[in-house]
Amino acid sequence: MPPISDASRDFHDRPALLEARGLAFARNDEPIFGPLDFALHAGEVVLIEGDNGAGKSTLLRVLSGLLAPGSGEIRLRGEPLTLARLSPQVALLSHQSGLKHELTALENLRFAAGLHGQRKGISPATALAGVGLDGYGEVPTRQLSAGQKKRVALARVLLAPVALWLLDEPYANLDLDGIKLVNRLLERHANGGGAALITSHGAYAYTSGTPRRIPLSPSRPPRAGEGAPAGAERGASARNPHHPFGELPPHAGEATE
Ligand SMILES: Nc1ncnc2c1ncn2[C@@H]1O[C@H](COP(=O)(O)OP(=O)(O)OP(=O)(O)O)[C@@H](O)[C@H]1O
Repeated sequence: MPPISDASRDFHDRPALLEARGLAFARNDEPIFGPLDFALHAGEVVLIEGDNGAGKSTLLRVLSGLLAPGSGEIRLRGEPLTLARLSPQVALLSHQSGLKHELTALENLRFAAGLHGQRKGISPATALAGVGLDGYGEVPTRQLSAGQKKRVALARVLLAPVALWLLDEPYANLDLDGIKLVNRLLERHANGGGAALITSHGAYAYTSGTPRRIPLSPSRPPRAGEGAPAGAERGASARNPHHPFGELPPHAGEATE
């Protein structure tokens, strides 16, 4: 299989779908990442690389509008964007599935489509079939395995009417067929003019050649006495107060598990 990022060639004459300029994030004055400068063009899949704790998830949370950057600028299609405008235009797959476990798989997708709309030509049912879960629509999400939940979360990304995918460890919990499925979805999305930033600790490199990479340096552990006040969520002061869903990114639903 050719590198997924090859699909970017035809789209490089267009403005970058996403651009970060001097983008940096810190907690309690401790740098987590940056300053970073990079561009993501339509048609590209780019791998964010770094050891555990390097700041990959944090970067995706900043780019999704869940956290406000400490400094720097994010541009979408060449336009400087406020976080309030950026967040509804990206689909974030995070470590938490964001699924409501009391709802069935289909109900979760219908709920997401009702909130955010759905991509033309795709429905909750076809999105579910597209991730290999045909026949699981009426199963309560709590009864699904970890890999099946990951597939439902991927179906929600598939359904979202957005060009920009931010996928944090999209291969985690997936079997080999699931890993190939993610690569097929990424390839199709990129070939259709979308783009994706992904993190992965291995499966991507194993299955997909050599994508362009954004390296993040490891951060150091907090010193004794550092950190958030007792009872407070660390980093909470950096949350985006303008986010339409408060702490929830539109396609992640981080707090629903
Ligand atoms: N809610 C939080 N409050 C305070 N510090 C945090 C919080 N979440 C993450 N961190 C710290 O921020 C740094 C970056 O974490 P992050 O989750 O972005 O790393 P990562 O590169 O995604 O790691 P991994 O590969 O393990 O998933 C780490 O040092 C971590 O301890």
